[in-house]
Amino acid sequence: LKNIQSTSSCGDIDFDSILKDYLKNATEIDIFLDFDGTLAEITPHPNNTVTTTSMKNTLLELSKHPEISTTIISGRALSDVEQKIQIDNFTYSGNHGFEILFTNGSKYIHQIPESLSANFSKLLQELEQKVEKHNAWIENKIYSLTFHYHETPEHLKRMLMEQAILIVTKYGYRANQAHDAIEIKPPIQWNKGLAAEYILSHKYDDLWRNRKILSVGDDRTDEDIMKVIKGFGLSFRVTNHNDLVTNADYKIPTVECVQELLDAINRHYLKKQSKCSCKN
Ligand SMILES: O=P(O)(O)OC[C@H]1O[C@H](O[C@H]2O[C@H](CO)[C@@H](O)[C@H](O)[C@H]2O)[C@H](O)[C@@H](O)[C@@H]1O
Repeated sequence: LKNIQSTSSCGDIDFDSILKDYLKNATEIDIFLDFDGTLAEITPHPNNTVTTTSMKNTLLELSKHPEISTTIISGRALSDVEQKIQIDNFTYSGNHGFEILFTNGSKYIHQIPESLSANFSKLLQELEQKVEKHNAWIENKIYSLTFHYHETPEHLKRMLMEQAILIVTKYGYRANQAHDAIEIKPPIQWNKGLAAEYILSHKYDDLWRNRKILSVGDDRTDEDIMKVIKGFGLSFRVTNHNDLVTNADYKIPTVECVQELLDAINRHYLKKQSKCSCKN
């Protein structure tokens, strides 16, 4: 495993040669991209998150190559992440994989048992009553919740976070640490990794394991995809922490580096295209 410990820039990672090597005998690729912290910088409030114009153009270019199938897979609600990207030809998955929208318009919703969904509104209500204070708030995504305390005074964060976790576990839900937030999910065996497997088998049946698959993400929920493709896929974890343990093949430090990687993919396919048209 070539786990490059990158420093402050991505200059020492040669995306072109990594891709040339990985794609040497392949024509097609499936790409899974996380949204927050991967395609867009983390901001104090999720409503203020935007992809830069140049990132948007890079994504648009990706969408034009028929050999590339791209999925945006996010913890946000499906409608939210779709609205943030707004590019046709992409598969979108929201709520950490609980919602999937395929390019042909068909939708998959991973079922949550009645006994758990009955607790959801009680959990939401208690969180709203007890921890929505000091600028902390709950994002209701219908299938999961996020407790945000990015804008809470530093000295109150821990107390509020611990209180929220107690409430979440009381109702039998799972609480996972995120960027100044707690991701709250039903305790069922479903995650971005299983959703990625579902998407790939939906498209290619069992043949998906022979395909070239690339994933990029910045947090623990993205590691589930990296685990699934470990050994035959190509994955990149966006992180500044050199000592972070990851399933990814490479660590890259910034959203700008993600764009460099995606630009390199576009270059790779443009080159292939021009070689083909020269031959014809
Ligand atoms: O899977 P992702 O696309 O990375 O989504 C994860 C969560 O992203 C959002 O929250 C995070 O980003 C916000 C905007 O930068 C930031 O304010 C917050 O602190 C982060 O936790 C989103 O609001 C969540 O619903 C997603 O689950």
